[in-house]
Amino acid sequence: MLLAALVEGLEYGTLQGDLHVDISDIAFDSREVSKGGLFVAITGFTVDGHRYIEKAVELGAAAVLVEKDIHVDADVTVLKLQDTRQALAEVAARFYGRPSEKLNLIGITGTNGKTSTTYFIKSILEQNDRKVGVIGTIGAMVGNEPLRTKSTTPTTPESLHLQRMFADMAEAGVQDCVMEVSSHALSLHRAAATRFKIGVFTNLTPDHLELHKTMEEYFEAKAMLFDLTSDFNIINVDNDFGRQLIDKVKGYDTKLVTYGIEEDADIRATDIRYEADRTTYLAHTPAGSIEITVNLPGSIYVYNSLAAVACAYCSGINLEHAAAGIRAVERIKGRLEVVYHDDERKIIVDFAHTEDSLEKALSTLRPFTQGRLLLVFGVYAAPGAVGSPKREAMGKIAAEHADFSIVTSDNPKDQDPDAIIAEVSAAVAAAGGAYRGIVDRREAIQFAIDMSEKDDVILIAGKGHETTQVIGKTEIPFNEAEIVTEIMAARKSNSSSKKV
Ligand SMILES: CC(=O)N[C@H]1[C@@H](OP(=O)(O)OP(=O)(O)OC[C@H]2O[C@@H](n3ccc(=O)[nH]c3=O)[C@H](O)[C@@H]2O)O[C@H](CO)[C@@H](O)[C@@H]1O[C@H](C)C(=O)N[C@@H](C)C(=O)N[C@H](CCC(=O)O)C(=O)O
Repeated sequence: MLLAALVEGLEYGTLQGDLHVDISDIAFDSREVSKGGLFVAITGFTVDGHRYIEKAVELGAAAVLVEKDIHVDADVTVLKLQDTRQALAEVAARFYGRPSEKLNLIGITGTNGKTSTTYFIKSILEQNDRKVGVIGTIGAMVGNEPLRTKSTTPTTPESLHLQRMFADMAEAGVQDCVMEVSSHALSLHRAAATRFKIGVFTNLTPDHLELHKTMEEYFEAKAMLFDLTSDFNIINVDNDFGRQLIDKVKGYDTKLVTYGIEEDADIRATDIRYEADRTTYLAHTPAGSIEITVNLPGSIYVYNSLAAVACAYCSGINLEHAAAGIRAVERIKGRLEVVYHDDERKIIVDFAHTEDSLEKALSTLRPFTQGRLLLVFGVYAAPGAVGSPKREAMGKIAAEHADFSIVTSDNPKDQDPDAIIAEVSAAVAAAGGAYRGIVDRREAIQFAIDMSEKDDVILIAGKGHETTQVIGKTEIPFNEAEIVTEIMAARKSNSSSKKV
């Protein structure tokens, strides 16, 4: 495709060369440049992509997009734009033929609930014999098959990868794509040049303040999704920021559909019955009412499945199929997932890593815990001054909602794990909680299991579906479901060899 067509209508200055260059591929990482490709230099958080232009040219780049005044000592075209991350999204969308417009794309944003909402919607659409793609924390897939394009980010891919994934999906005959859209992605323009048919807002509670600085900034980042939607905006009316978003989008052309339990909503849950391992409720929609069974406990999953009912309603899917789709989701990896259960104890792994989600997970488990509620948790490294308030808040929640906390490492990255644990432990103690600090997360899990007695429930919070732990710059394998299985197997073999 000609460079001229890729950049047509964008605001740019030509530093050198001309626009009649045929572009064979696009890369934002110099190591992935191929002959005749376009290299987009990004000013990163850790390094400056402009430093790698020479490398990209060596590998055969025919043109380069920059956001700084740079002379390249080679026969390549160099264009300067205001923001190359934003430009990358636009040129990638053009290069792949605007693939998001070939899909019914549903984007889900919010602090918590993105993954489970995605899975409920996927299941509903599949009940309707649709071919569905998914992009999010648990990976990018068509049906249950992983996509060939890999992402470098945990949840929402960089725009180039995202557009390539949409193109792969369209080529594979995918009709609907359900995607988690993080605030990181929105503020870094990863989802720019993408058209979402439906946008969903689950909730907003404190998180990621290392990037967004204030809750208002965090909210504005999330709200960007609703500038990209064409047909429906589905918003949780029970969340304070949800109501703020409703006011913001009221004037938009897109149809607004609200959902909730407490406030009056277009899609509303009543008659909720909580059980230890599932929840039932009546969902009321303008198309009628239906009983919903969710195979997960707690109000979080009422909200997340209700958002999926709202999506089904907006997609013209009948309510029986919506109910069947939600019922068909038996478990979601790392979401209140019971990884071990016997007559003595229950061990649950959950992704809860924010104040709000930790409190909700513990409150959900409390009514169904006959013994003690034991919590294993840590607070992940967040650069700058925002680390401490989060550590304090998480410690306080642990003290208030768990009977005993084992404070351990999450992803300490390059921060001192002992220092994080000391701060969190001090907060647990200050709020009157009983605790023990154990740096090694596996040992912490072992300790919780060893101290557990009949009818205790152990919640291992923070990492959920993740299969690694980041300590320093090293990512080590860390699969909590497997670790629990290994510990329990070792205990069984120890106790049977003692009997012999
Ligand atoms: C904080 C953040 O968002 N970082 C993302 C950002 O990294 P960065 O700006 O630090 O990149 P960098 O390493 O400084 O490199 C700058 C540029 O130089 C290029 N480069 C670098 C080296 C080289 O040899 N050649 C070269 O060209 C890089 O490809 C890049 O284009 O841009 C990179 C390229 O797109 C991303 O991979 C990276 O995601 C990192 C891995 C990450 O962990 N991001 C997390 C925080 C994130 O985005 N998470 C959200 C979910 C949040 C949630 O809700 O929980 C997500 O949507 O995934």
